[in-house]
Amino acid sequence: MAGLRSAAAQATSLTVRAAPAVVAGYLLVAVLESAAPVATAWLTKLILDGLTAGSGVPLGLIGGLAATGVVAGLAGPAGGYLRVELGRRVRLHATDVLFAATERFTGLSRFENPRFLDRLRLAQQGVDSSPDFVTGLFGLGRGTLTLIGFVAALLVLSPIMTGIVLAAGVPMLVIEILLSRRRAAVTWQVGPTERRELFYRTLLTDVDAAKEIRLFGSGSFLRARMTTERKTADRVHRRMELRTLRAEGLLAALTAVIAGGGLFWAVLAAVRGALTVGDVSMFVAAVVGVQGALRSVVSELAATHHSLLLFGHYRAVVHAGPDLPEPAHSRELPELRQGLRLRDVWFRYGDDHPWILRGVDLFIPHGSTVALVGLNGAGKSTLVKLLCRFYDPQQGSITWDGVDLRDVPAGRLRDRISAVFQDHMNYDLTAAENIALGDIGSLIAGSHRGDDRIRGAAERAGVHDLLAGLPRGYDTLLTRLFFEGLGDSDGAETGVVLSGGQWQRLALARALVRDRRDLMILDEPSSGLDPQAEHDVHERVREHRSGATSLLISHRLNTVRSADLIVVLSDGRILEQGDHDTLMAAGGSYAQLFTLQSEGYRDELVR
Ligand SMILES: Nc1ncnc2c1ncn2[C@@H]1O[C@H](COP(=O)(O)OP(=O)(O)OP(=O)(O)O)[C@@H](O)[C@H]1O
Repeated sequence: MAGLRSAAAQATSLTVRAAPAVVAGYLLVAVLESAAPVATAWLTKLILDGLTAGSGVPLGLIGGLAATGVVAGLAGPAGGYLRVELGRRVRLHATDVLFAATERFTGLSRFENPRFLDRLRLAQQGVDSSPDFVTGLFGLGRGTLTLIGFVAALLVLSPIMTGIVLAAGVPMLVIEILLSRRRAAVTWQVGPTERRELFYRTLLTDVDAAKEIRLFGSGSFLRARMTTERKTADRVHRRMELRTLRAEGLLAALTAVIAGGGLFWAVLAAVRGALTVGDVSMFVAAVVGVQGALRSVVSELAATHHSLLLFGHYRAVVHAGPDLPEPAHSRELPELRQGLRLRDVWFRYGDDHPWILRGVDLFIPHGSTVALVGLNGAGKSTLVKLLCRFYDPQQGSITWDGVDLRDVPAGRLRDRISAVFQDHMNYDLTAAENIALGDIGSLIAGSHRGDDRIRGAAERAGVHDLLAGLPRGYDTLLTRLFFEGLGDSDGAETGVVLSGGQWQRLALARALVRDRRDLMILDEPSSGLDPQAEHDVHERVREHRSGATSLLISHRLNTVRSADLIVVLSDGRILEQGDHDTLMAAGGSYAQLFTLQSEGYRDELVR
């Protein structure tokens, strides 16, 4: 209950902060809308009584009735508009807050946790429902005002009937709250199913997946999976809706019996002369009004309760603590002078996962190029992720000139690193933006766009000539998913698609635009390049990084032979290390691999 109360307080303050003027306007309209039906019923009674008593009807009453009709007629559409506008503004604000919160998760583990991903999806639904909470509150207020008006009228005519009608509201309230609780549980229960359905749905329209799906003819299999997930979710929703239908049907029958009984009593009383015609009209309006207002109050309460339960997921994400422990006393990170040291580093992705790194001891000296080699799954990319502090090791430590990475805020560490990841991103943006994203703080967000730096990075990555030759040069959109401006007939309207190797060079340019970072990580930066291009790119990067620290991962051993130190990782352990000549002389696993590759067996062995 305390949780619901604080969720209510937060949803209210979120809404009021997002759109104070719209909230005020909506409040005014809600008051007018709630007063109108009661005023109409009273004015009608007074007019009818005046007519039947033969005492005439004052013009003011007729004018009042007409004015009430006009107000009621206008309040509906105005309230509808304000409700939608409020939704728009609150959603915009809350979505921004939600995504800012997800950006604060500096590690990767939350995004690999299915429970968290379910919660994130419901949090987005919570964003959608946060304005519903406040408009629901207004609806509640409006319904309560109408209810009070009609209850007062009914009390004058029949206190017993008032008691009976109100008492019928109690089971209605209990049932609706139970149903809303159950609905929230169902939403959580079908979360994983609906997320899987979304996965298949996205896959079936994804351009990258389209090739394989068509070639392998796997579309109908994936479609069947999508349909099965949908049917499973629909079954759960259907059960819930049938349960709702049964409960609400029962409530409707109860309401009808009470209203019918009341009407019977009122007509008998009128025949006896105990009630006037105006009284009967007022009585009918009051019973219908009380029941309607009660139903609307109860269903607004239930809807508000449901949206608060959903909003709870939004709050859970927004207030989730850091995924990586934050240093109690964060330390500055000095410019790298000595080097990075891994001391007895053990790491696994979860308690129920196998160890991926098993007691790694390694020193990456400042100013050197260290190459990491090893078979698939040896743990090379995992080691890179630890150096970037996407995860912390379970045992051992990684230090930067003696400072433990756990004592440094992740953002501060990453400011000093640049990287090309093995699974780098290809952004559906322009060529310039694809490169500038590597140092967005000083490029696009800065006062100048840094064209020279972008071009310099592209030149070093060997992609400048290609980009300069595109229909709109660096401003060409590198996707065919969106239109470029208004488009014309020179073939540039939907952008350009690059090849795998070209994208890889662009990823390298993105890493290189982060000028002179202390550590450059290159995880398979040239696997898609042709041999000449690969050689040229490595030469240029070596020249540019000379005197700086680089960590290079590659399966093509000819690209690592000039590294100052070559480290062979096998099954999470360091097998051997040294420079190329030392390792060749030792005749160990590196020498065997190198010899095999130079003999032309590379493809079978490495990939
Ligand atoms: N996010 C993850 N969650 C769980 N296991 C993972 C995750 N990422 C990698 N692994 C596992 O860790 C092991 C090492 O993977 P890693 O990517 O570090 O190897 P690698 O040496 O870079 O291999 P490759 O040469 O194929 O790129 C693999 O067995 C992989 O299944």
